[in-house]
Amino acid sequence: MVGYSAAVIRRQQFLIRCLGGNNSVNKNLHNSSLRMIPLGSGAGGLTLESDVINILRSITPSLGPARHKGQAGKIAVVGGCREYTGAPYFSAISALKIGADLSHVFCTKDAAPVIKGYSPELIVHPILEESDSVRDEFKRSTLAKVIAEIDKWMERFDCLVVGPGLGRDPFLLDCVSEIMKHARESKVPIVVDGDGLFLVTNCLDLVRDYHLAVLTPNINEYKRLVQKVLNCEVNDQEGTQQLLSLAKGLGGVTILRKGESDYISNGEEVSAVNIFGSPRRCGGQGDILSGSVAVFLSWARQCAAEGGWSPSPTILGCISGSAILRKAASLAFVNKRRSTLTSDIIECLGQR
Ligand SMILES: NC(=O)C1=CN([C@@H]2O[C@H](COP(=O)(O)OP(=O)(O)OC[C@H]3O[C@@H](n4cnc5c(N)ncnc54)[C@H](OP(=O)(O)O)[C@@H]3O)[C@@H](O)[C@H]2O)[C@@H](O)CC1
Ligand SMILES: Nc1ncnc2c1ncn2[C@@H]1O[C@H](COP(=O)(O)OP(=O)(O)OP(=O)(O)O)[C@@H](O)[C@H]1O
Ligand SMILES: [Mg+2]
Repeated sequence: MVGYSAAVIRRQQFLIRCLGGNNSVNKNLHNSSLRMIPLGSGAGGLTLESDVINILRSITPSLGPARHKGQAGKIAVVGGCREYTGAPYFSAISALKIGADLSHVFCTKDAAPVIKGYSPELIVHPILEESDSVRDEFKRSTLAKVIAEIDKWMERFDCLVVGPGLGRDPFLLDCVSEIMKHARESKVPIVVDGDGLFLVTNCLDLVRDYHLAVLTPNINEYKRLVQKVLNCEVNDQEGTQQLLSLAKGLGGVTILRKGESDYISNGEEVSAVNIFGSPRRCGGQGDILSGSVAVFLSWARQCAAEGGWSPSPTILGCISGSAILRKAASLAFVNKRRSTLTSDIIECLGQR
């Protein structure tokens, strides 16, 4: 027990150093895979170099005979409709591959058999309905049924991923809004991606002031968020400051802006992960990222709970998720070059 506590303390001291909790500021930017950009400075200002892989290792729980199923994380993906079955599968299977114990998918009835067919590892709940499959007079009772179904599970989840392959059907999005409200009430972290961001951009209160929310916008999704929240256009010259303002404008929500480098902010600081990834831009890499962030965020929260210390688990989750995806993408590209697909990248998750 004493040895265990010492290990936890060592891990936390390491994380404090990585996240700039001491005064050692390293100005050497060359070869850095992670840059912490302090508040008030531009992207070229004072920076603290750190080793993202060590951060990742620090929050990853050990494997051992004393641990039981579920302790390494139970993740739920809310997504999957008639058009998109790949995205929720990529997100949910990535969570398992990273090391979560259980991965659920809550999707529409017609998407469920397809997603189950991709993998027997996933627990698939066909509970969502699109507008044209529910008559108006049954919408209220259907919504109540959907919420009752997911509420049976909600408190057991360590993190929800909302949006991969969700689609934009109005009734379905109404149901998902309610799911998000219930997740907030239960203090379950929420990673919002894809069409979940379409929903949130049109109803910012779903995430506003929720410190356990992470938004993972791609270039289009980021543009829409900036327009809605800051009432202006994306300005890459002021990229760091704009990201800070966006996260602050949403009350401290964590935002992971995806691109050539991934930029992460909770309104207080900005981190950039620029480990070399892959030049292949096949669809689905953002879905891997959402599932990965969910797992690392859960582990970072666990790590904080064990030591009673919390240096933004959402930021740690984003840094780790981004790093592992980019590393896997680069490994997959070495073998598959231009024919690299998202499933090839998933095969490389966790490899060195
Ligand atoms: N294998 C799979 O199953 C994969 C599925 N994926 C899933 O796809 C979904 C969309 O994600 P994405 O990345 O294509 O969104 P993005 O870049 O904003 O859009 C590009 C352009 O398309 C348009 N548009 C999109 N959706 C629309 C809609 N429902 N209805 C109408 N317009 C729509 C959009 O137009 P705009 O919104 O700008 O008007 C923009 O011009 C999301 O659920 C994601 O998870 C991906 O993860 C990849 C792998
Ligand atoms: N130009 C780039 N160079 C290197 N890596 C990139 C580049 N653009 C994106 N990425 C990486 O790919 C990941 C997914 O980003 P992308 O912008 O493709 O998301 P997305 O459009 O949501 O993907 P999806 O197709 O799953 O919806 C990011 O985390 C980032 O690390
Ligand atoms: Mg996406």
